[in-house]
Amino acid sequence: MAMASIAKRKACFLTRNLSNSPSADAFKLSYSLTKFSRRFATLGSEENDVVVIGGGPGGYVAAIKAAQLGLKTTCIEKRGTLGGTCLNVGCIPSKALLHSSHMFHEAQHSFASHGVKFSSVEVDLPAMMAQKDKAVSTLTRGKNIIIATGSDVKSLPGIIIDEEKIVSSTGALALQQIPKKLVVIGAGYIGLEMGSVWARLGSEVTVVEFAPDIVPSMDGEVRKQFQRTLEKQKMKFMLKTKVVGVDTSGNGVKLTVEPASGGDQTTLEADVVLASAGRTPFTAGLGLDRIGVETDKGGRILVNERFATNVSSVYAIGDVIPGPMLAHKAEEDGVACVEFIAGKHGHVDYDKVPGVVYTHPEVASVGKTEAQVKALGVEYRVGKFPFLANSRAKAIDDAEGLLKIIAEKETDKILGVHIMAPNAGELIHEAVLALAYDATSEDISRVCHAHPTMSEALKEAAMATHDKPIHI
Ligand SMILES: Cc1cc2nc3c(=O)[nH]c(=O)nc-3n(C[C@H](O)[C@H](O)[C@H](O)COP(=O)(O)OP(=O)(O)OC[C@H]3O[C@@H](n4cnc5c(N)ncnc54)[C@H](O)[C@@H]3O)c2cc1C
Ligand SMILES: NC(=O)c1ccc[n+]([C@@H]2O[C@H](COP(=O)([O-])OP(=O)(O)OC[C@H]3O[C@@H](n4cnc5c(N)ncnc54)[C@H](O)[C@@H]3O)[C@@H](O)[C@H]2O)c1
Repeated sequence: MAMASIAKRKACFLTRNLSNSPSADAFKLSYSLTKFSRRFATLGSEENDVVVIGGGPGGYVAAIKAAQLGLKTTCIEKRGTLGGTCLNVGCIPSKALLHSSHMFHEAQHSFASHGVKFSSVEVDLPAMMAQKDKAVSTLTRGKNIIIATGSDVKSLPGIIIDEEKIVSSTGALALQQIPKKLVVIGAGYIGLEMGSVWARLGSEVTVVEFAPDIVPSMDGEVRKQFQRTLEKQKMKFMLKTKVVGVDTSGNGVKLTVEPASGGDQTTLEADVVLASAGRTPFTAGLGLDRIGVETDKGGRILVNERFATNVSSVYAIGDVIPGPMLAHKAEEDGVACVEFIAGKHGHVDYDKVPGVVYTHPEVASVGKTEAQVKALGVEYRVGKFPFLANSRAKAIDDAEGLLKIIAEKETDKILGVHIMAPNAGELIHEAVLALAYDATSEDISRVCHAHPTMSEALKEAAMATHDKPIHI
């Protein structure tokens, strides 16, 4: 193992690929860190103010921020590269494949209507995979203790992931052939994003979901439209259904499923099964029980508002603690945690963390759903605007979706925004800012929005919330 110290002050990043031989130069340095001055040292030769375990979005951001705050910091990562799940086998490779498969789908189904014609379009899967790998490798080059060890795929009883016939998201990002039939277990973020990739490339995709709805955390009205849209894209859904048996003895996989509440069983055949029924915190090998760090029933490390565990000087951030399992939330945790350690004030409001499903169209949200507001007994108003009435969406012939705002009736304060649109993941940030500054729907409707843009839909929905929209 080798070690580099990178700092405005001093941050060391130790990376080691445990799956390979631990050779002396199994050291790699991550991207933006190279802009800091470098100094090489050996582990243990110096004392640190902060040691971060895990170099994912939570860990490496915490380490950079700690160094910026003048704390002598070491970040230890067991992989050969920094970036964690997100960069190596999560956000980045999945978005690369979503983009490539979307281009293929557009070339097949949309370009002609814009006057762009091809005689034939084919998938070159190895080239597509190489492009994804390039996206990942371009980004991965590049004693207070903070535990930032992330999460791992949740295991399902009787289902053994071999990453060939039964794959986790990691295997689904690296399939060597397009499966004819793909069964996805779990209609959450991973199931819908990876299901979309392979459906676009020609797989017959069936999603088996235990709950009555897809993405149970999504606003009900948006979710209904979203499901219809995915069905139009040929994804099939079996809701309120559970997998009770798996047989991998033949060429493919046979799955026995039955209604979630019990009843008649049916068999589904698949070439590949994607297990995407959630992720669990990863703390194996840390010896948390030996030092007495408290966890909840699901194994998540319990922390207070300063990200401190019950053990003095031990902190935890990211997927390994309760809260949304998202890369940007892990980054915010990391920054706030080291701000506290440095004697400053940090803050993350989990109610204002945006979530985005990167399908086409994308679905993005921030704040509360209508069902959550109702359950709180708060009186509210809803304003909606369909993208069919938005001139930019019509101009690009990509107008499926809606924008929905929920505001408190008495104060007009915005409580939640839910968007289904081609670029919802970008549009949502105006809404995030509005929530962060306690804006009202009238505030948004009085802000000038450029024309023609998709963002005008937010202004129109805001008008619809407290008054009337102009263009519908
Ligand atoms: C397929 C997929 C797609 C995703 N897409 C998105 C997305 O688009 N947007 C989004 O916001 N989120 C996405 N996520 C979720 C996102 O990846 C996680 O929320 C994020 O990576 C969590 O960051 P983290 O730093 O807490 O943990 P991780 O990124 O999991 O990093 C933890 C690191 O700790 C290391 N580690 C573990 N134990 C030890 C140890 N004992 N010693 C040293 N190192 C250790 C691990 O090797 C790992 O590198 C996706 C996840 C998956 C699986
Ligand atoms: N775009 C993104 O931000 C993005 C993308 C991928 C992953 N992620 C993160 O990764 C995490 C894991 O993703 P995920 O899709 O695995 O989990 P998820 O929690 O998003 O969805 C899991 C789904 O599986 C269902 N389920 C649970 N047990 C089941 C069973 N036995 N049979 C059938 N269905 C079952 C749940 O009801 C749920 O709908 C998520 O928390 C998400 O935050 C985020």
